[in-house]
Amino acid sequence: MIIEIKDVSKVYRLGDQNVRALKHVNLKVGEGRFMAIAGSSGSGKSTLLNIMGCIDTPSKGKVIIDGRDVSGQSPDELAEIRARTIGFVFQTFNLLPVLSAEENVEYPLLQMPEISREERRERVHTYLGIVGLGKYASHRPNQLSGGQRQRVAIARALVTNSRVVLADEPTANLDRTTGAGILDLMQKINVERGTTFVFSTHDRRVMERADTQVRMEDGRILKLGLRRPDETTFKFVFDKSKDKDEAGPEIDPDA
Ligand SMILES: Nc1ncnc2c1ncn2[C@@H]1O[C@H](COP(=O)(O)OP(=O)(O)OP(=O)(O)O)[C@@H](O)[C@H]1O
Repeated sequence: MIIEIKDVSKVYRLGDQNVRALKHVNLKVGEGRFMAIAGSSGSGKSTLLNIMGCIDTPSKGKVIIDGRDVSGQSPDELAEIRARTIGFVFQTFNLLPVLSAEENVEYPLLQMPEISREERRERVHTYLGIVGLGKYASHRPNQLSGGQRQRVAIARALVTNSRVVLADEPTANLDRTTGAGILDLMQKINVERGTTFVFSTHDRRVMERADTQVRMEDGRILKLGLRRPDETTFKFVFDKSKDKDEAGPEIDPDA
């Protein structure tokens, strides 16, 4: 299991109000999954992804990354786990505007002193090639299209040899065809390299590309559907839409 979320709740304090963004969420993400998290605005998708990626911490419950309980780790230790295991892709690409495509991809490697300059160059070249941007290495983000920017972001997420990429609405700012191209690329990397992907989306067409669908509503997991590569429809192994109990059972897509 690359990520395990155990009975996680998250409460945000907003003025004098408590916002319960996640309520007793249980989820396991097996290595090699291509998982979509869907749900309406405010259902908790980004909060869940941020907690999975150790960008945010739960108010209650446990997060286990690659068998390691990350609760109570210091910010430095969390940064280390993130840097070596998890890559992020955001809806707004989040590239540094003054850096070229290759410098953006190289950036996370500069935090890893054990990686030589030679190896850095090699990896940047390899990953820009994988995302089909070898010829655009010296372009700055504002000289690239939205789809190309997202490809740079994907190369940056992978360059540290991340085992899991967490993508928060990666196609939301792209037109349909470009978004489909980004999904194709993520899927190809998933199949060929075994990288686990977890992405959130509002878009039904994007959801349909996953092998695991998680549907969220009001801070809870409502449904979990699975599909084998040879199947067209999802089999819902967990469906809480009829049962409104607070604490869901452990949801293990690989069980
Ligand atoms: N930093 C914060 N402070 C206060 N409330 C927050 C914070 N972040 C999220 N929330 C609240 O938590 C709930 C879940 O938000 P979240 O962003 O996870 O939803 P989402 O499903 O990703 O929504 P969207 O699809 O609009 O991005 C919402 O009610 C939101 O207003």
